[in-house]
Amino acid sequence: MSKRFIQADFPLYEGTKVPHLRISEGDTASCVLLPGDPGRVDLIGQLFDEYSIISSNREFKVGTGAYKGNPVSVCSTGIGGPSTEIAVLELLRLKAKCLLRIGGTGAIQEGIECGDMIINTGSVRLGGSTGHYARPEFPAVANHYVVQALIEACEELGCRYHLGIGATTSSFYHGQGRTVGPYNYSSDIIDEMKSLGVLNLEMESETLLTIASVMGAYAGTLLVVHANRITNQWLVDYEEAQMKLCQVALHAVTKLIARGVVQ
Ligand SMILES: O=P(O)(O)O[C@H]1O[C@H](CO)[C@@H](O)[C@H]1O
Ligand SMILES: O=c1cc[nH]c(=O)[nH]1
Repeated sequence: MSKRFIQADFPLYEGTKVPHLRISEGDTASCVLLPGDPGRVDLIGQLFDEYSIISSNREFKVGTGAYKGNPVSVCSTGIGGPSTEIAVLELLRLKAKCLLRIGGTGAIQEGIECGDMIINTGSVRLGGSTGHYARPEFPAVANHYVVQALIEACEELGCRYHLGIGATTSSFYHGQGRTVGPYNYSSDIIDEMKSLGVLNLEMESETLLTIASVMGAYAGTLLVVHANRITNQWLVDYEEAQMKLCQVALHAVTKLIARGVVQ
């Protein structure tokens, strides 16, 4: 049996394809939307003028096309820090300049309703994956141009939105204070974060914001509220909310391109 090898530090398939996303430089736009769920990569395509899925490998699905004449790509990250690190690093390797997470989240303040939008200006780094990139005191902060474009996009499209700090965890159940059994190891996470004024819990923003920041790229996070953990409500009919999320994100991207922040 023959054994073939390529270099292991950053292996490239067929000479040019990054190993997990399986795409090459030039396949994607410089602005990429990042949902966790691969299903959202298909869903958002309805809003584009032209759109095609160009790869699908593990949790990573990539679509690319044009929205109102602007080149935009979409790449799912999967759930959590480790797979998000892979997607972000491979996109940056392909010369992406602006990465915008479009995801779902659980709100932890009473006044935030399911279906509302949240723009996180920064994330509490509870997830763990970015400890490989920066010491714990390093802040995970969104780029201010991206935050401004998201605010304007929410206002122009008439969406209720909340602006502030979120927290990223590496666990959906116990790490977000859900009851999983007879013991409660970390059940005070909601009270602790709520008392600090943190708006919401989710699982990827910390990774995106920290890595983009240290690598010199622009990043931001737009989330739609899937659940409110204080009122104990989980939105079942979620597709309409996700479509709104995608519309707002694409509207923000057109602003960033028109302003020359990204091409
Ligand atoms: O809606 P997405 O982007 O998948 O994000 C949220 O949903 C997942 C948990 O259900 C986690 O990935 C969380 O961050
Ligand atoms: O409660 C929630 C809802 C969506 N995503 C999360 O990570 N948590």
